[in-house]
Amino acid sequence: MATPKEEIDRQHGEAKRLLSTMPNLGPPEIGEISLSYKVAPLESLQTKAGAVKEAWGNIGDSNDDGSNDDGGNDDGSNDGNSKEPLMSIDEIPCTSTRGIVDMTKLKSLVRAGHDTPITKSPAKPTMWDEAMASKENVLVTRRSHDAWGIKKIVLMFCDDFIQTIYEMPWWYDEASGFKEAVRGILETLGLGGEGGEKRICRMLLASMPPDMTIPFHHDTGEWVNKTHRVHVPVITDHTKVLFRCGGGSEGQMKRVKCDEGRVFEMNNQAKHAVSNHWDSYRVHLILDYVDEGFKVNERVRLGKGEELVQTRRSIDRKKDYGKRETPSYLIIGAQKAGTTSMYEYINQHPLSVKGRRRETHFFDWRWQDNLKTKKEQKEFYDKFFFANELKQCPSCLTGDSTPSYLLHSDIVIPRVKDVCPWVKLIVMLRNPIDRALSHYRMVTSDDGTDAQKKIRGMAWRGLTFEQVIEMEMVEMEKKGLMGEDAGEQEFLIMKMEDMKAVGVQKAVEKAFKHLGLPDYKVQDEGAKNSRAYDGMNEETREKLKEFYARWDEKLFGLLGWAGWDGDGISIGGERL
Ligand SMILES: Nc1ncnc2c1ncn2[C@@H]1O[C@H](COP(=O)(O)OS(=O)(=O)O)[C@@H](OP(=O)(O)O)[C@H]1O
Repeated sequence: MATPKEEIDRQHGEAKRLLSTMPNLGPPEIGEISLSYKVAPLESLQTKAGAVKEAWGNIGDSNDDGSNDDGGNDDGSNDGNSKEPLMSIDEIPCTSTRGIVDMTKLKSLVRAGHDTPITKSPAKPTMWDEAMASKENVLVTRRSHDAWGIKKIVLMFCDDFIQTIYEMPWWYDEASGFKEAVRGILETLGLGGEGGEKRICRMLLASMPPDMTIPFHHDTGEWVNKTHRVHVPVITDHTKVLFRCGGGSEGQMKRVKCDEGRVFEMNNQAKHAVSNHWDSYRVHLILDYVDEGFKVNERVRLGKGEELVQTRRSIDRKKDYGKRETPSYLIIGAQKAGTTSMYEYINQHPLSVKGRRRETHFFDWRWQDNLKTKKEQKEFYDKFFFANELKQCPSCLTGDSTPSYLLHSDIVIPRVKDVCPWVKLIVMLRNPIDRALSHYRMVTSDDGTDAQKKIRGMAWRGLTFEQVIEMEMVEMEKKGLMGEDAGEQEFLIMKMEDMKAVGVQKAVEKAFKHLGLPDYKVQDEGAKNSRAYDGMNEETREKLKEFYARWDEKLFGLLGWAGWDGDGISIGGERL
């Protein structure tokens, strides 16, 4: 199998060949490419005609009035009969010429230094030099990409979720000349004036070295299907630079004529690649903008000399390093109430990072009495997380999920308040009758390692469920089932039954909101840590029902719940 370098060399050679054989045409002028064509990477749809239909629905076949006659059901649903897809991959619009604009001003603004090899210090610093950008503008670094030697001048940038749009001094300070130089481009795109400019979330100039290929790929990240991607060749030779875009595989890409001043939009969910066989650096302006009405949380003007650091998942201001403490959240229980699932679901979010271990038990059986100060305790606790790495990614969070904390909440909560008062708590609850059986089945099960069995406890092994509950009811009666008010700590309390009733996605969205994470669609909704086992007899169920009744009543009164059935009613009576 070819190494990545060999594969890039292959594509570079192939591109050179295609430069003389592939038609070099400007994309059709079909106007703005609707974001509805960007619902998924084209690659993921190309093998399944049905999936194309599902994703693109009736877009390609709608009548002028927006209705369609495809024989779909009246309620808009589709009965899944084997109808042909309404659009094939080739028909999905991937490139569009939006206009041709004079590049004279922009070209003269950025020409100086665009073609100085990155390894050489320029005779006179220019806007392409990091030294100049880090003094006069904002340096945006992405370690993995910067190694390719592509130079950039960044005017606007945003995070992957388009929560914050950063404006750079060379953009908002009109004296830099950029606003004036790109005016024609923005007007062509319908982005002129203040309202239009506010829809732009990324704008940069990129200078690509000669004899280089960016292999075919599609863009990924939450921003992709929320934005229109525009390229404008500024300094180039369209006969020597091969830019291809379209479809879901290498062979489906079509050549885009990249002549200077052609403002073209591309569907960056489609495969695209570029090879520079020119003997000079190639400069493109690259711009992403959102549809009208898209809500952005904030636009922030960054000061001269600031630095933005980008990783695959995050974008952070260097001056915010260390701003977020670890961990940000604790899932404190209850045992067997879906805590593993909740932890795994949260960690599917691109801005969430798993700890070194899921159940730290730091606040219960790993508690270190010998550590006398909060600082010492925190330093010890941080060893369970990627605390140092996360200092440089304050937009990302991490957490601890130790379900036994709830059982020992009288000891745990004061410790939590002392060591990390900022953490947000998540409590998963479950009908105590079903929870009890699940717990019993786990403890008495033969699966797992010896160490796991030891941690689960040996006391119930060899006893029937009925014998165990008799013992436990006496204990619970003595201890009581509800602890003290935890005071100011921020709680999210959910019942596991809701994950079934309203669906995992809705339940997890509640957790994302609680943690201040932007919405995200979880990819894997499967139940974790589940076990198949026989149920309990009716008599035992009735006995437990009676035992728990007064505690249930107290809990429901406190949380505004009607019962244990999944009804989607969250704490305070709010519906999920
Ligand atoms: N999404 C979803 N829907 C329904 N049920 C779910 C879901 N996720 C987890 N579960 C059930 O939760 C039980 C495991 O809970 P925990 O992970 O908290 O267990 S543990 O305390 O960490 O051992 C375990 O219950 P049992 O199978 O009855 O043992 C899981 O099946």
